[in-house]
Amino acid sequence: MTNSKTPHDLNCLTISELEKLAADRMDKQTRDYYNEGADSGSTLAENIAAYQKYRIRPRVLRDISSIDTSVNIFGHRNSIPLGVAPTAMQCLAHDDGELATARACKQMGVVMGLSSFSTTSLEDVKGALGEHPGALQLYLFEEREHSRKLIQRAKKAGYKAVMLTVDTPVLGRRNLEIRNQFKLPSHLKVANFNRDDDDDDQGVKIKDKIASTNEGRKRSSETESPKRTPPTGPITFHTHAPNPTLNWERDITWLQSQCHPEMQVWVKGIATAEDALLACHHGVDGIIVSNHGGRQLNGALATIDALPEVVEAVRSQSKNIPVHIDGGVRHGTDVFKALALGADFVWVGRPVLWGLAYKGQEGVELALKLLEDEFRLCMGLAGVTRVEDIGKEYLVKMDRSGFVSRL
Ligand SMILES: Cc1cc2nc3c(=O)[nH]c(=O)nc-3n(C[C@H](O)[C@H](O)[C@H](O)COP(=O)(O)O)c2cc1C
Ligand SMILES: CC(C)CC(=O)C(=O)O
Repeated sequence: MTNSKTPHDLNCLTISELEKLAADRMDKQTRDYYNEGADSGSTLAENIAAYQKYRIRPRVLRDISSIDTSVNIFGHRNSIPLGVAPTAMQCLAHDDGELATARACKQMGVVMGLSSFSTTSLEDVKGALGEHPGALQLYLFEEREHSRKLIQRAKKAGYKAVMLTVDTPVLGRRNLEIRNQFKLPSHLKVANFNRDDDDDDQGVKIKDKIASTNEGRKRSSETESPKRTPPTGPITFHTHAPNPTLNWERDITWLQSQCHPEMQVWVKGIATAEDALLACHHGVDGIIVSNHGGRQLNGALATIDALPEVVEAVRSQSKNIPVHIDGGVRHGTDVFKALALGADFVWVGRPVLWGLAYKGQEGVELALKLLEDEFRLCMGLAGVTRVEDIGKEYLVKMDRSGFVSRL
């Protein structure tokens, strides 16, 4: 039941072994930045642990000799219902950074999410992906011009979608990052921003345009009620990624006007039925149930526990949009459980970073291969041959006292 895309690595047969192998290959600052969650890390831990509440009800004697694990996403066939979640600054893990991830995604037939705070430009990453699909994660900046330009570049490069991250109105408190005084080493840069040659469609330098917009803001603030001043200066993730002004009415409509029809607009970071309904109401193309890998609001529900209410809300609408999930997926059985609870697709973050730190492109392929093999095995042992047949009849939920209930 294995395929021949990548050889097995006998030192590393699980994602948990990969995590340990990667830990030895990263410096402390990088390891802490990649691995930690916000505050005490309880949501990070629960994202993983919550999968244990669900157990699989296998069916037998079903001829599983031919299993198809593939699904459609962004008009392409993906080898498994799993993609690489956008994670920032991948050159911290390996010199080839996002290029290695892109090559591995292409090799494994898996869609790639690229962080807008990547250490490789979005054009170079798309070059490595070729015709293979990619989605650009977006932090919508208060200073809209930067975002507008980035969206135009993504469109031109051929990205299929933007994923607007909506769970970062402010950045979560990450104590190790604070203690380590995290900063990007001087040989690396956030490659999509702070480029001297950035200009707009009329050839006006963006930095000049922003300066004049900010001048305008200062002047109007003398006569109007006090307003926030958007961050100025070089774009860094601490200053620019969080945007406390983001809101449904103004920002989603604006983003759709910039992206459609060439690129879809998804929202990443939905955790409630109420927001899922608002997302449907505002016509987004898809939802990712996410708590940012436990890095934002500590104490938030594990994503697999938030998923059912989001799915129910979305399915109650006349237009059925896809619901994806990320956070804590470490096994093929986790992918199966998320799908059984109604997700259409899952994304993984840290396991890919661990693969990258372990062996660059080969390590990312290994991470994806382990998850693919485990998922295929799980489908076979559960008696399912097509992804669309995975439903809640294959799961039971166990409470703390061990009481088992059907879903
Ligand atoms: C080191 C790191 C950097 C991340 N950077 C981004 C980012 O730039 N944009 C974003 O929307 N999410 C970012 N995320 C969150 C991931 O997209 C994803 O939601 C999360 O990693 C999923 O959880 P998992 O790591 O348990 O799979 C980051 C996560 C990690 C661990
Ligand atoms: C704020 C980002 C640039 C990175 C991020 O989302 C993260 O570190 O979780």
